[in-house]
Amino acid sequence: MSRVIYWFRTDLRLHDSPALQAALDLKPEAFFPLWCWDPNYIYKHRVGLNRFRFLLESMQTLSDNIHKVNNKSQLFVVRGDPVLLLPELFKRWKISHLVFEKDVNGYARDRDREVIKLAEKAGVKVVMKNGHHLYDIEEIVKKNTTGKPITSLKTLQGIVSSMPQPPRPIEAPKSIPSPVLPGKKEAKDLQSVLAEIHTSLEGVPTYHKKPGPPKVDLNSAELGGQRKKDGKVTCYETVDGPDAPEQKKEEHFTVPTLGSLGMDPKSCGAQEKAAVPGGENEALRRLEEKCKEKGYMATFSKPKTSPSCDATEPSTTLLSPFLKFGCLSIRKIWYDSIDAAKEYKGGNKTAPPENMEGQLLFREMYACAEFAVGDAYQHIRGNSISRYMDWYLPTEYGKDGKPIEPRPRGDEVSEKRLEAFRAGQTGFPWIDAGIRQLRLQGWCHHLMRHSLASFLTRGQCWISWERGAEMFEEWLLDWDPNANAGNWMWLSCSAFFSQFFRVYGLATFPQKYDSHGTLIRKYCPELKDYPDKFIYAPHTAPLEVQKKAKCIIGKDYPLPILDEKAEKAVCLNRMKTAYAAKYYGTSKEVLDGKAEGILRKQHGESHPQPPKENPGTNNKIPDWAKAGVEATGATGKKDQKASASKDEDEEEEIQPENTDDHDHEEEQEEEDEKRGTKREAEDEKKPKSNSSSKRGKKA
Ligand SMILES: Cc1cc2nc3c(=O)[nH]c(=O)nc-3n(C[C@H](O)[C@H](O)[C@H](O)COP(=O)(O)OP(=O)(O)OC[C@H]3O[C@@H](n4cnc5c(N)ncnc54)[C@H](O)[C@@H]3O)c2cc1C
Repeated sequence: MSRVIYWFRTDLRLHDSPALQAALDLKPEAFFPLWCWDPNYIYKHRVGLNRFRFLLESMQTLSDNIHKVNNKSQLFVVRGDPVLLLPELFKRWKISHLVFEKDVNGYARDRDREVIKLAEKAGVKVVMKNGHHLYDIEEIVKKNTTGKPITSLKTLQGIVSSMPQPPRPIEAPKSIPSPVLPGKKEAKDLQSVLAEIHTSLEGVPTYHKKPGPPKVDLNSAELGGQRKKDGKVTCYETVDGPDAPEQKKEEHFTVPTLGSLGMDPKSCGAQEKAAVPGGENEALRRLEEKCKEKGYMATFSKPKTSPSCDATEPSTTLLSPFLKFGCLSIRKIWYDSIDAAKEYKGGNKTAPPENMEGQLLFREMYACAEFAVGDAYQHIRGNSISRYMDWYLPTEYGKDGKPIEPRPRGDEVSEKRLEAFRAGQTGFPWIDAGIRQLRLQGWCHHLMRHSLASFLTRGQCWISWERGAEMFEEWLLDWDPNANAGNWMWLSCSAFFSQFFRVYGLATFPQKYDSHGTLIRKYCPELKDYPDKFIYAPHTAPLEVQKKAKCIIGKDYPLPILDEKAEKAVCLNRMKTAYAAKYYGTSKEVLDGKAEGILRKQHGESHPQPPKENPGTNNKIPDWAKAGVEATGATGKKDQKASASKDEDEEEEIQPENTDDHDHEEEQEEEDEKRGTKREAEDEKKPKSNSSSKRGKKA
């Protein structure tokens, strides 16, 4: 007879869970649905309030759903490091099997290896089933014969075409056995179960008896003061809770509260209510709603979805946080969207990479790349797929070869730019609205993420993508170790994508989707009364317009922190040098610390010059900002013409998902480089026409 711990992690659902099904197939006499509230997640990862809230809501929904199937059960939340706690539970509950969903990426990889060893030592059988991905990531990586990590959808598609199709989703279980302690009979109700299990854990050491040094202090200014000033993390005081004053003393194994994490939405300016509520029920509701619109699924084309959207009315599915925490099964979204598209009778059906299948395959691709590269994937040094650029504010390493945390301050100009970016105070409304939306809602559209990442790295600031990835790690509801670092590498042209000569315009790109600037009016309310003409570049508005809009640029809203075009030109030059040098995170010159000096010497660019005038002290518009008045602030017909002629070198709208040109094979790179140079040369020669508006139509 088996006695099973089912260890829930990023699979917070009952529907279509192969691992859960495998556990139930063991026909257990005792079944413990367990969640280890892992302090590593709290102290060593950058998790902001919104993601914690989403997670807690998802855990609560799961607990309620388990309880609906078996009223003597729920999700049993134990507080502590799984590596310390699980062996204790194996002993006390006489466990025969530990079952969980396979996770080969990021932090889970090492933790699970350790847990498996401990289980084997304790004589507990481990059952692991794939379920977080469509395919077994480890198997794809083994089948890859290119000798390099997979960085293109084509390579991935080639490999999976010879693998069996992912099985169709299965239903949620109709029954779940109760947790029964060794030598005991099934308890009469949940209260008795909770009391018995509580007693069984007497004397189990809490996390606080073996604390690790916190790596990430969520109270630090750098992390935006996410905790209340006096906020203490109380959820580790006992192994099984309760841990918050509002909970009753006898309430054990409950889902922790935000308060017990020392967090309070009010104290850090977060929204009182989550913009995206978590949990399996919400995930299934959202998916069903999207799939009802058969035309939406059949003709889904990512580049055509608008980045100017809110989490309350997303132009894409907004299912990523649910996939991240496994509230939604990947096979469910895969097959439901395919089925919906099949039933659509209209034309213009889309295909990968731009359609929904393509989007979900990107998720697989990043997981394969991360697994092949290993821990170095989160950084540049030691990362075999990330090109090396001489970015500002790179990760610094100590003598032990590990990243220094917190990072020592870098050069002042870049630090100021990073601070302005973080605060949503760059003076570029599209960027600021995106950052503020992310901080408030925990989500923004993919192409908004493109704009943010491109601006911070190769577009203008030349700041390492590692810094951007860290911020997203804190803010995103859907943060995922594979997709986040992978997309930052993509957008900074460090891996996956190499068309560095294409840069997003900070006003021209968003104008194509929304000339009214809806998102800006919402997230930068100080600019809400600006006319459409100036909404994306308010610093270009004449003073009378600024006064009328009750927002003086340089006083009520910052002047741009940099000169968009001048910086873009400098960055392009640097990119060319870095691409020609062909250094990767594993190159000798990078590992021995010489690459930065070599590149700086070659491209001859000194540090980006800050504007001479001091933005924020008066309304003196610097000359470089004036020069862009018509070019960036224009939306009217007459002005558009001016824009076209002045902005001829803009190559802002890119749709990497559409190009699928991202394998970093040598020939491919060389070809790209040639195309890059050729394209720029053509741009210089081209007669001044309205080609940018044509590009707009294409987008
Ligand atoms: C700089 C940057 C960082 C990002 N960080 C993350 C991250 O940490 N976690 C994350 O899930 N996505 C990340 N993305 C990818 C993408 O922006 C989100 O997956 C997408 O916006 C989620 O919204 P959606 O569910 O409405 O997407 P939809 O367009 O509806 O797509 C459906 C699903 O496909 C997957 N998907 C779509 N695009 C991508 C992609 N480019 N990479 C990986 N998966 C994709 C997601 O699971 C998504 O839920 C990042 C993108 C950028 C540019």
